[in-house]
Amino acid sequence: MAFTRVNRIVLHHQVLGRADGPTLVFINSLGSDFRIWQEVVPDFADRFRVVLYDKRGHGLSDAPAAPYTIDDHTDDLIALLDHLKIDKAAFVGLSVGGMIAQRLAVRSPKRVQALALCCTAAKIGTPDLWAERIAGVENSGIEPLADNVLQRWFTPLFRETHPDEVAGWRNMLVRTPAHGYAGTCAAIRDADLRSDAGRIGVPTLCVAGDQDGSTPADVVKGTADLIPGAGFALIEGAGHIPCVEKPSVLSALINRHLQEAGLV
Ligand SMILES: O=C(O)CC1=CCC(=O)O1
Repeated sequence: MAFTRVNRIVLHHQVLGRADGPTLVFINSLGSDFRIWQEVVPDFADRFRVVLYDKRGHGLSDAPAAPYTIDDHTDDLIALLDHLKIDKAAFVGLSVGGMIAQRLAVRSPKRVQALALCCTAAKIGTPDLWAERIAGVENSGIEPLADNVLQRWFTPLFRETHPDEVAGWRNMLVRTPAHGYAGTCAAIRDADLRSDAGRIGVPTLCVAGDQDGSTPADVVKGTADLIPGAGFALIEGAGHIPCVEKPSVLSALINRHLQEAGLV
């Protein structure tokens, strides 16, 4: 793993896998760090150079003062790619990570070879919902929200059968800096990428979890319908974080998409 200062903040990242392969970049969701991809990465590292990073406000990256915008997050990703001398890559974005990927595809189309947009949309939630979440976090931190968030992240079956894993992922969530979390909530609150969607010109697959309480399948499908030629896949028995709950199913979908896009 490595730390690099870009845009006046330190970003935590890791590059692994096949150094001479095509590049695959994973972008995280709200309240998570790049450990959530650990079950998925081995399915790609034999053929791809894999890049993982913690976006600002999360994980071991710096958490500058809130609020942030999706363009702040996109600027950070572009600066990290510049630093790593990556001129083009495929991107897998989860939730707000998928919003960052959508924005990148419009701002820097030459850099994007393919997109896998997981449990995400061009617009997530409502301004009121995010304002309430931000106020809660500013007043009382993440802890009081955590159990509700976990109900959206994971299905009842997973929570019942994997209590220790769920407790560990809960630790990751509540240890996110409160202002980093709130800063990214503001980015989601202010982002409406629906007018960008029609300008995405790369092979795109949108993936939904059938029990996702944050970006329900119909919302993900609605975004797929806005992106020219985008495919849509539904994972059964998955909540909002399929890379943890259904990693091999998610990997298979992404692998097939990248093959169809001609990357491997
Ligand atoms: O916290 C949630 O509800 C899940 C979520 C929404 C956007 C994101 O990145 O995660």
